[in-house]
Amino acid sequence: MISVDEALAKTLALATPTGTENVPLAEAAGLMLAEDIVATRNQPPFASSAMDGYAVKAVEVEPHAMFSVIGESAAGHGFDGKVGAGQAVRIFTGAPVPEGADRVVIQEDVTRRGNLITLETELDSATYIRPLGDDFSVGDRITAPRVLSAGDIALAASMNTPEVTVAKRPEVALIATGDELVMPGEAPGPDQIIASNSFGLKAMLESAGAHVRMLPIARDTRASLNQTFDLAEGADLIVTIGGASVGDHDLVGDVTEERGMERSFYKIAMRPGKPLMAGRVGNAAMIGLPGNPVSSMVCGQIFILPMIRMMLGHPTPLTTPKRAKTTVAMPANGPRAHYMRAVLTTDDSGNTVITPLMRQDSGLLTVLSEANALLIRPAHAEAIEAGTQVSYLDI
Ligand SMILES: Nc1nc2c(c(=O)[nH]1)N[C@H]1C(S)=C(S)[C@@H](COP(=O)(O)OP(=O)(O)OC[C@H]3O[C@@H](n4cnc5c(N)ncnc54)[C@H](O)[C@@H]3O)O[C@H]1N2
Ligand code: MOO
Repeated sequence: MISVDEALAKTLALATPTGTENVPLAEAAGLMLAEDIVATRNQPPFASSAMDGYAVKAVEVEPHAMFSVIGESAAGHGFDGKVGAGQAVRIFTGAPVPEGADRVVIQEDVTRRGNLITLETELDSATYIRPLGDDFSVGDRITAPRVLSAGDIALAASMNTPEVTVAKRPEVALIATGDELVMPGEAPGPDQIIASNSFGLKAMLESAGAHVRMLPIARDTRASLNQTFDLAEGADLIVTIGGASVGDHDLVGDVTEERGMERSFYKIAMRPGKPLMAGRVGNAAMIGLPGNPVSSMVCGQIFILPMIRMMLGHPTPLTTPKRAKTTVAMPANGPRAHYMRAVLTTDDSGNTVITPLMRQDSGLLTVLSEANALLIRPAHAEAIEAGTQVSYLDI
């Protein structure tokens, strides 16, 4: 058995970047930007009005000053002339400020009669003009790598970018194994249960940017496992679920070996997740997850998510654990690091505190669903009192 840290280093070493592709901007949200986006224009491309009002010369603005209105500047239709002394141009938000004007007086501060305006007694001092290039200028960049947020997409559009270069989404083939499994919605036999792990893992890995193919459930025979493996052709990462342990029907290790898997490791000092397996089969990385539902989800969180981030070129694929005080005393830990389902709350002083859930059996998805964190008890950790700082990961 190797430690969690050794296993993390080995799984990351199996993850190779997936390369890049161009995608339409409208489909790029959540993807990893691989090349900087460079502005080819200024925004705004002209000094523009921030308010609806009248564009005038700033030096002429004083209470009760009068101006004659000589034209109009609207968004998309600027005023062609020049504002002279004693003159004003009716202007609207987003419209180009006409030559000669350097201040917009908002319409609330103006009385208009025909083409004559008079300023009110109380005037604020703002100019209400957004200078040319106020938001960005030619050559400004949205830098890679980054996961494109909704805000990034809006900015890229404003920079006139119809298409962006992103990391290709890693192709993950998920293989659930076991004679006992049927898909949700099917009628299970008396000895059967519903396959849940592939659904949880698909949700988890797709939220990190992978494209997940859920392959048909492989039965506990070499032939069925081989057939399903054939369908994984072209995947960057093959993930098997179950059949990883030592029972007579746990065939994943044997079959992958027969298929030429270069094994990186098998078995880790972690609870849940002991029978984790990793290696490479052909061009694909391969992770063999334990079948227990919580074990497969926790191993997905700890090992596969960082691999996906690595494949996408994420600068920091590993998540740094956070720290919080535990609300309960905890006994000494054994030789396997324990990733405990836990709940984060806030204490009376407003600090985040963490409470491990009572039941930690790796078959209990209700407990996983209730948890919002994994409390990490290192291998051989000593007993601790309530109020001791512990490490945790958000889930
Ligand atoms: N003698 C030993 N027995 C076991 C050991 C051991 O060291 N010695 N390790 C235990 C640990 S720890 C784990 S974890 C499990 C892992 O076993 P497998 O990876 O072989 O998983 P299975 O036996 O196939 O399944 C375990 C459990 O999970 C259910 N399962 C499997 N796949 C799914 C799925 N896709 N969706 C929902 N549930 C699934 C399966 O029905 C079993 O109940 O081994 C221990 N045994
Ligand atoms: O490692 Mo198993 O994953 O403890 O249930």
